[in-house]
Amino acid sequence: MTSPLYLAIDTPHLDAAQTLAQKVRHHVGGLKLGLEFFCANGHHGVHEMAKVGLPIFLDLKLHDIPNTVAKAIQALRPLEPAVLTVHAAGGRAMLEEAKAVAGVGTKVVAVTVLTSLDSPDLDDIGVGGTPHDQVVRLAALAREAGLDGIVCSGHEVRSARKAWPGGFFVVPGVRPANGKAGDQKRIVTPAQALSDGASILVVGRPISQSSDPDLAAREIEATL
Ligand SMILES: O=C(O)c1cc(=O)[nH]c(=O)n1[C@@H]1O[C@H](COP(=O)(O)O)[C@@H](O)[C@H]1O
Repeated sequence: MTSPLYLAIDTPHLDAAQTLAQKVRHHVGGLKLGLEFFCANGHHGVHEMAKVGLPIFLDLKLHDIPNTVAKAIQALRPLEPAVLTVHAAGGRAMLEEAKAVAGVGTKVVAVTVLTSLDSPDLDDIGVGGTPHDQVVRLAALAREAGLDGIVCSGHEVRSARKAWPGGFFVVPGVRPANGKAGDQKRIVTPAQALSDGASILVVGRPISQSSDPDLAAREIEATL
């Protein structure tokens, strides 16, 4: 069975990214390349990482007016990512445009409330209510706009899955039982996220910062 674990490769260095991916490739189901990697290495970097032979999740969290996001996604189409992120807060028209222009093989998923935010952070940006309420609201919007799924924390994935049984749920901010939270505020264990309905789990530092990344990936895999 394909592993639900996607490794977040957050480095600007292509050679370090390749070395890490080669170490863990038998124990993860895909590679997530984010802004740090893409800003430094662009299309070339993504092509190089695709040679590892795992699905590529391109996490660029696009958020702009509908026309700009649509043009950006058109420019990314040759990369044929398996998964691509946009921000749900970009609104209905932006989400619809994003899905309309993405390649058929690309799941477009909407980031709802970043896992680094909690209720006081939402107050700061003028969003009333809890992260849970906001995730449920944005998940409904993403579904109505025709997206494939959402990104949310393990705290909300159970409710989100219940409301959208066929959705694709990406859960980052997962930590092994005694793992360091770092800047993540809404964390759960990988096993909890999966049993609550996650489709894939995004794990970065617990694997990439380990002295033995392959062992760290295998240890997480063993808990699932
Ligand atoms: O879209 C994401 O992947 C994402 C959304 C979110 O709400 N929180 C979040 O942490 N992420 C990403 O998931 C990864 C988490 O990394 P670690 O905290 O090192 O496991 C990072 O690459 C983040 O960019």
